[in-house]
Amino acid sequence: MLKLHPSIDNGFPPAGPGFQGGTLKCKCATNPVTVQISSQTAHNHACGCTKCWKPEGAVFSQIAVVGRDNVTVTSGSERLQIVDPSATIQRYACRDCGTHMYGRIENTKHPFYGLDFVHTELSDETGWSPPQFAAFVSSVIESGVNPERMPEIRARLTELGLPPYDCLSPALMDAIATHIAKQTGALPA
Ligand SMILES: N[C@@H](CCC(=O)N[C@@H](CSCO)C(=O)NCC(=O)O)C(=O)O
Ligand SMILES: [Zn+2]
Ligand SMILES: [Zn+2]
Repeated sequence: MLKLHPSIDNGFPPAGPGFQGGTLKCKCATNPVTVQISSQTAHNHACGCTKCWKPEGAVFSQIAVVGRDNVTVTSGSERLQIVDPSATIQRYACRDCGTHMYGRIENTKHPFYGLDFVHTELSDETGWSPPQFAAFVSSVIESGVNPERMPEIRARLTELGLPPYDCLSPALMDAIATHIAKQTGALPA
């Protein structure tokens, strides 16, 4: 069976009613970096882009957003470093194991400003919002996936209930465009 991501390949449970977050842990066997998330996440998705962190052997990452005020580094903050300071999303990774603990947008004009990006499979808790779609699917080729495998990959994502898109989902792309149109004046603010 085609393997895309360990938290996705066997299906995924629905969100837990009233779920209020949990603790993300990096992959270090001792003294892991920990990050407390104090709410449910939104817009969870599989992402095929080269920038999002993927567990060993995975073709896709799994990534969701949460309000930045609900993200607190609870241990090991001195071991976090920004992967690419020039990226829109500043991804804070454990310098020892490389796991991305959260990604933050500092540009206040960005449509997603105020939201951090997190990988909820780093938590032992169950009840997180499940993935809803697959984004940047064609980008897996940039990581070395044979382009001939794309029909099979898109078919499997569809079978899993994750509609495959080559950017974000239509709803998120519409939200981004609406935000920009209000900034430029093309739509009333
Ligand atoms: N083909 C590129 C795409 C990279 C990309 O644009 N990634 C998106 C989605 S990340 C989470 O869904 C993005 O918004 N990136 C901003 C950033 O990474 O700062 C590739 O694969 O590298
Ligand atoms: Zn680590
Ligand atoms: Zn990504």
